[in-house]
Amino acid sequence: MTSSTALICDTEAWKDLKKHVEDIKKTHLRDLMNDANRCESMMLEFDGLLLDYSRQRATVETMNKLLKLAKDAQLPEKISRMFNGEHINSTENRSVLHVALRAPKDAVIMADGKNVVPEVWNVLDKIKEFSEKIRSGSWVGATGKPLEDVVPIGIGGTFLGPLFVHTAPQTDPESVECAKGRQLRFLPNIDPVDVARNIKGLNPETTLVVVVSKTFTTAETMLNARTLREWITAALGASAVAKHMVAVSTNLALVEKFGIDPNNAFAFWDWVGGRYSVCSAVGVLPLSLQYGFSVVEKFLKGASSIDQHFKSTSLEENIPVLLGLLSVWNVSFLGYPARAILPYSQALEKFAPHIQQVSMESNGKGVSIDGLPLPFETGEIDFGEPGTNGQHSFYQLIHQGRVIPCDFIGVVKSQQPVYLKGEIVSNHDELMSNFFAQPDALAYGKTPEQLHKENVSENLIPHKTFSGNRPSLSLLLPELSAYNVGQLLAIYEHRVAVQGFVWGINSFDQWGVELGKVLASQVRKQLHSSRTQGTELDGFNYSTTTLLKRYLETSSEPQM
Ligand SMILES: O=P(O)(O)OC[C@H]1O[C@](O)(CO)[C@@H](O)[C@@H]1O
Repeated sequence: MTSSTALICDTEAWKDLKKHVEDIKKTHLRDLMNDANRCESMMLEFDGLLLDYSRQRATVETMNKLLKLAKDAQLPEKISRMFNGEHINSTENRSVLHVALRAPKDAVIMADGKNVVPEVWNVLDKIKEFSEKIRSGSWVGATGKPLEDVVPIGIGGTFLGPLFVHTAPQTDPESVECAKGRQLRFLPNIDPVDVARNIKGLNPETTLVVVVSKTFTTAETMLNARTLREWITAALGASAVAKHMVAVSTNLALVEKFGIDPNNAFAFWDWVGGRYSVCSAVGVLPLSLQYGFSVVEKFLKGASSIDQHFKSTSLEENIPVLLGLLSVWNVSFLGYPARAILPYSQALEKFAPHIQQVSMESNGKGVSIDGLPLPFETGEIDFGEPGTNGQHSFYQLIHQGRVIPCDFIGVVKSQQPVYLKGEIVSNHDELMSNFFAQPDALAYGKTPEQLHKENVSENLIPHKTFSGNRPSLSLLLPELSAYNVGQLLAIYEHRVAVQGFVWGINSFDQWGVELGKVLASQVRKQLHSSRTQGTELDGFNYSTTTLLKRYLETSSEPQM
């Protein structure tokens, strides 16, 4: 058991795991995988999902030691404190209650002495009503036309989560029907190219802009909001803002100051982190406008199902807990800092970019939650691409170069089945053949002895040898419905929290993004004064000065 200020690496459980690494180094997955009892004990089902973590470089003993580490880290207590609304985001003095966003209407989740679920559902009901007005055409634009196209403006978690959840149903037959005749285009980047790409072919008369920002101060989002306000007012007049712009924010004062009617603003709360906000109006509003609230409600229910599992299931049967502990094992003990997220579904192509932010902005920290410097690395370097695309991109490295633990995510039922006459398998079976084969290729590898038996020429044997022993896990979803997408989201959100709880860091603040913003504002001031008053460059090092000089001398940006 650790005191509140001790570091997890000072615990007996941590030291025991460090010693245990030597035991694991003597094993190879090609042997571990032959132990059916071990493999059976490392497979888990819940609510239609099947998790297989038997290809992790771990034994039953490893798992027991990791569970001991979890207890020493007070993991059960920290999970409870999160669900109980305690201010576990201590540096910002906030609760962490994204689970409340998808709680059933009759649930009770307290924050600062108040049940927050009623206000969550007030917003959800408002979104339902508003999205029905827009989709039915009873709310029309300034020229009386229905608003068929929606442009949410937002960046970071305000963008990546909604984009992931928007991408998955685009090929789901039920959702496709619901979205007929509508477009949803996310605008995150301040790069004017992103604006051009996202308004291309859109008509201000039939477009609704949703300004999404928790703080309503993020520079990129607010300049993009002013850019699209200009796009709308130039075409339709200043009064058109009231019909063509709405907002999602915690900062309703700034929403009103921007010129959006607070009645057309959808609130969320300080106890929702940006990267955990997709189940708030941040994601629910744009997605309900595109697919209808009933589809989005299924997504919320899927997430809520995992929340209950996470909250109430014993650690050894708890999917997010096991995934989080295995991540800590790979990063802190086996020395594998990266992780590849490999969904064998093109509909999940935006899942890895979302989890990259959730994971790396949450756990890329250098001090403990109490501010103590950490003598060990935290956080994972997450990346990923759908299979089979990744196999033609970076799989060479993961098979024969660095060891990168992989998450393989597969779907049993394709959203879009194709089976050509004469083909030996359907297209989905072809995809899934790789989903099932790649983990074993990584685990077993191929030895020189095997290559000799295959009469591979001597000079090629070193090049065709696969060391194997490369860990992965496989998660098999029954299908990719809105409900399953919600399950997947919540599993990975809670997995990230488990890692942070064990490492003893604050996974819910993000002070690391501030310094770059401060320096950028200094450059912004310099660019402004150089362009408007010809001010000499001052206050930058030689390199930045040289770069800025070249930029200013050759730039075609308009001179004010
Ligand atoms: O929603 P806001 O306040 O505009 O913040 C946008 C994004 O910027 C961050 O605060 C930092 O990247 C993210 O956590 C957040 O999702």
